[in-house]
Amino acid sequence: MKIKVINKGHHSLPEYQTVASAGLDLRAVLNESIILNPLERKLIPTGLFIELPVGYEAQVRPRSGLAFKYGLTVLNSPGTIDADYRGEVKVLLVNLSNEPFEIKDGERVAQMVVAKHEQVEWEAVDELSDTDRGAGGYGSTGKK
Ligand SMILES: O=c1ccn([C@H]2C[C@H](O)[C@@H](COP(=O)(O)OP(=O)(O)OP(=O)(O)O)O2)c(=O)[nH]1
Repeated sequence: MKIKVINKGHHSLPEYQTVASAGLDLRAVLNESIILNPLERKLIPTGLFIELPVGYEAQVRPRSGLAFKYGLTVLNSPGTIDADYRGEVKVLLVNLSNEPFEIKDGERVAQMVVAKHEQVEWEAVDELSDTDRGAGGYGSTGKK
């Protein structure tokens, strides 16, 4: 599918890394490197402005490598980009490690997955159908 995009940054448009990748890596657009101290959070600009078709959203998700190696993750993961949003796509990064992390211009800080979604209409009822699970959750199906 095609998505309209304005790229106000100085990096090329995000690309899928392999033919079957789900996520488009998002690069930080920065005039100079910034430091993210332990437990600090910052909104990172991407320079991208997109127009999703109604019925689609984009999810801003962490990159597992950054999370594993440096404790860097997306605080509001998955961030939700609504189809009617016309502002800049930003990444809310948080440093969950004990070490400061330097974010450089062009660094791939997160990935964006475009997905279909529904908008529901509520049907208010007094009862829901019976199931084997019922109200069980939070580990109700086993010891672990
Ligand atoms: O990681 C994110 C999450 C959101 N947004 C943008 C796109 C989204 O459409 C808009 C609003 O996001 P959200 O609905 O999560 O924000 P909110 O806290 O509910 O505020 P609002 O009242 O603006 O909806 O902010 C981003 O750029 N990055």
